[in-house]
Amino acid sequence: MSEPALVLNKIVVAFGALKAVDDISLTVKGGERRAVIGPNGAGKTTLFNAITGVRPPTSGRITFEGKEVTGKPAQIRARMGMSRTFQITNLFPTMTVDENMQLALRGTGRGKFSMLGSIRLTSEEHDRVSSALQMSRLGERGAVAVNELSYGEQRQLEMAMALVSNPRLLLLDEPAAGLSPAERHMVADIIRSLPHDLTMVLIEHDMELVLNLVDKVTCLNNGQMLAEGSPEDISNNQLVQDVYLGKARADA
Ligand SMILES: Nc1ncnc2c1ncn2[C@@H]1O[C@H](COP(=O)(O)OP(=O)(O)OP(=O)(O)O)[C@@H](O)[C@H]1O
Repeated sequence: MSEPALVLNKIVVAFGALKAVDDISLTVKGGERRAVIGPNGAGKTTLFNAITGVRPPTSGRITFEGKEVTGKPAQIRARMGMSRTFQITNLFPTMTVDENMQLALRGTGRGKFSMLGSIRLTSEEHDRVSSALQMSRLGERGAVAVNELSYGEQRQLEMAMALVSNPRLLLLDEPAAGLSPAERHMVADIIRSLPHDLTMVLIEHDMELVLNLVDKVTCLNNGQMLAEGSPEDISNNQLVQDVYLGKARADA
């Protein structure tokens, strides 16, 4: 598995005079797990939005499995095999886990997204839902209403909803944000046990969390690439330590 899954070539995202993402190029190989880290305001979310199609870049080129996706809307990217975590605000709180999964499946699949009537799943779709729930450790929670899940379980459900389309590239946006230490541990465990041929790009604020989870780390600062390398290289990198320590001092 060495063919590039995702290539970003000179990506710039500007808001007026501010370049939130400033000339970022990176290549993620098939099956690789990549973390994009950086302090507040580094440009992580903006880069994530460019990759997922929420906000196309001002300039630069994005290719997925050799096909250009730069200006393509998020739904087209999803059909091509890219999937992202939905925010909790996209969950339907009074519906069950299973019902939310069915809507996610129909939202990303070829069938029409429909709130009318019950959704009858094919046996293949049923298997996909149960496999995504198992992978996200929610296998026993299908009949529970979302508003009865813990916050951590809701984050797990976001992940299950992103997995149900059988993606080849999974994009995770701060999957452990706001979680307790035990819940973070669980999310890290889930990510670690996802299939190894699934390419993953994980945007994360917390450097510690990603270091044991990924093959390679890209560190952004002020929209620019500060460093790229193995988790070990990154944790020993003086520039990276300086921006994180500098941020910690500024917050103190
Ligand atoms: N819609 C927008 N309009 C104007 N400026 C924006 C917009 N979105 C982000 N920015 C600015 O772009 C820069 C990068 O923001 P971004 O949210 O991508 O950083 P981040 O690394 O995700 O930070 P955090 O860890 O705090 O989420 C910041 O200076 C931010 O204020």
